Amino acid sequence: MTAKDQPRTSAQDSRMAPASTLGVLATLRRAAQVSPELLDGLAVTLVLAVVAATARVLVPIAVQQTVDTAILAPGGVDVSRAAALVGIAAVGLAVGAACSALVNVRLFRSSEAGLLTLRTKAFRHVHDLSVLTQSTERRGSLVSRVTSDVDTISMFVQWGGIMLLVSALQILVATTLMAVYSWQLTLLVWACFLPLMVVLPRMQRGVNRRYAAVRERYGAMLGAVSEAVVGAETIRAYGVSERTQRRVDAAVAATRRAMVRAQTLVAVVFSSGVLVANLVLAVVVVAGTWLGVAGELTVGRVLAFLFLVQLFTGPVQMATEILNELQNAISGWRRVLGVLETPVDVAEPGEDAVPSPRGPASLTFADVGYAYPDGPPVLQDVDLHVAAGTSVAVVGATGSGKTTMAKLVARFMDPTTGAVLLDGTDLRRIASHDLRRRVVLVPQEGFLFDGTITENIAYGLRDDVVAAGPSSQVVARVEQVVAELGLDAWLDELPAGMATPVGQRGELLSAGERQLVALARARLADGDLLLLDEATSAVDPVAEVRIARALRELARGRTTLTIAHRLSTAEAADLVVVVHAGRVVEVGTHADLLARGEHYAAMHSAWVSQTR
Ligand SMILES: Nc1ncnc2c1ncn2[C@@H]1O[C@H](COP(=O)(O)OP(=O)(O)OP(=O)(O)O)[C@@H](O)[C@H]1O
Repeated sequence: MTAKDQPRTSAQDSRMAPASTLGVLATLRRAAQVSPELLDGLAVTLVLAVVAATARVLVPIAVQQTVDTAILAPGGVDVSRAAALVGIAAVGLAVGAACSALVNVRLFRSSEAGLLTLRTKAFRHVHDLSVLTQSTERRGSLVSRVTSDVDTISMFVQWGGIMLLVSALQILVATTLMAVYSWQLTLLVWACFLPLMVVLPRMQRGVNRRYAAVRERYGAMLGAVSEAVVGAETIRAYGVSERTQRRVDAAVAATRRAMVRAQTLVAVVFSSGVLVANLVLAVVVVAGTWLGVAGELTVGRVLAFLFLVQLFTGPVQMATEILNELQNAISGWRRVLGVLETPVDVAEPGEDAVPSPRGPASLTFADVGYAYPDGPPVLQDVDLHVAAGTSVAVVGATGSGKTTMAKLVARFMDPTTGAVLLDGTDLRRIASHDLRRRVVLVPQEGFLFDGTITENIAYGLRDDVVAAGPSSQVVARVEQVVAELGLDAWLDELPAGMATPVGQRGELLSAGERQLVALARARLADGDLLLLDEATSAVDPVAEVRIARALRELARGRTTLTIAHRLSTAEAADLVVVVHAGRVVEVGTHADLLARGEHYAAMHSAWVSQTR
């Protein structure tokens, strides 16, 4: 996604208040900006909803008219008038029902379209966030924002939003008609409901707080469960199943507690509504009969009033539920909008972009310093120039900053000070699609997707290349790189060759085989600068030979920066860079550095004494 495509909610627009601080209306307004489809055809839907609500009022009017002017007509029962009135009411109800159905269909369409946009935008944005932001933010929480939070919104937009308006309208129409029939009874109804209307908003705020807690616990639970599933092997290997189970249990129990607290209050609110509604009905029956006997109210009006009370109490009760859903939706929206406005910290260059044509790549670290957010500096004053075509091995103790250097070159994040340059151009000025084409990173454990070996290698091709050609071309290119890296023999040994499924995360393959797939994928990506994080996992000698040959083939003619965990890699490199506590302390050939007798020489002799 380019900077231009960013949703307007991005926090790069500093004039905008963060979503978490927005009021209800402002949140709804911003939500409508992000998913304008929600408003599609809303005017027509509203008109239909008004027609449906008004049609419902026809019933009490018809009842009153039928009883007072047809059944109790002064000259005896007027059957034809009664039939006509019933007919009118029936037509009104049919029209109302048809309008209701249309309202539902229309709302469903527009809300699904709006939610699709919201989900897509949120998902894309999660992808645009730097690797750093993604690991800091709990991944489970990000997942729940794109899934369950959007679901809470859908409950409201598919039904609640319009029902809130229709309910308000129904209360208004019912009150007006009740007042026309009997102002005394109308006052009584309102007198019963007013206390509820005062108390409800307070209870509602309590419900909101409790639901906010539910959402939070739910996100934490997803995080705990997915961590336990992803880390299942480690958990089993270390025999810490019980400890992990306890953590998951605690997260599940916390979610249950929060849910029960929220639902208890909802039940209290709902029951109060039912109680008051029944109370009102009883009061109307008693007072209506009394007024009727006193001759102040006709039988038809008392009956109509009972219907109207139903029309009144229904929406009042429903409004509580809908307000509840509204609050859920608002907190869901705030969280999803919050994702959308998390700034993309590795920004696209936009108009300042400098083209980075393919060709031999040179790499420069110019006075680079880096600190992870809220952390101490992990790289300081790094100056390094790697000429095009050179193979560089970066060595150093664990935690010295080697991987951080590679991440800066892949532009997973930008340096805190100084600049990293590709062919003399600051990476910040190279568009990400250019950079991805030129710089290819092979991590220690490349991520394999659930699919065949061919499919996994084909991830090395850019989307536009895959989309442009037929799949037979993609397969042909995959087969070609496999042959170039000398992997045919390995694939012949596999049960289904290239079509062998790798399983989730590649778990059906051995560690060495996963590396081979990752190398073939990198070869297909065909970058100019290769960043290799050398795998530390031990593999069998045959695989070792295959990997070494594939690596040699892969690196041929390219600039390579290898985070070397084996000093044999450093021996074979053109240039060795020694990193110590975040600083580059030595640069030279293996022979030079050995002769110098300092850091590298010490590491080397320690390594030799251990391995030879
Ligand atoms: N995502 C992160 N957030 C905060 N600190 C980090 C993060 N990644 C690494 N660090 C810290 O930065 C320092 C350098 O880490 P780095 O991964 O670059 O070291 P390394 O030399 O590659 O180590 P190794 O050889 O063990 O892979 C370490 O102190 C590490 O704790």
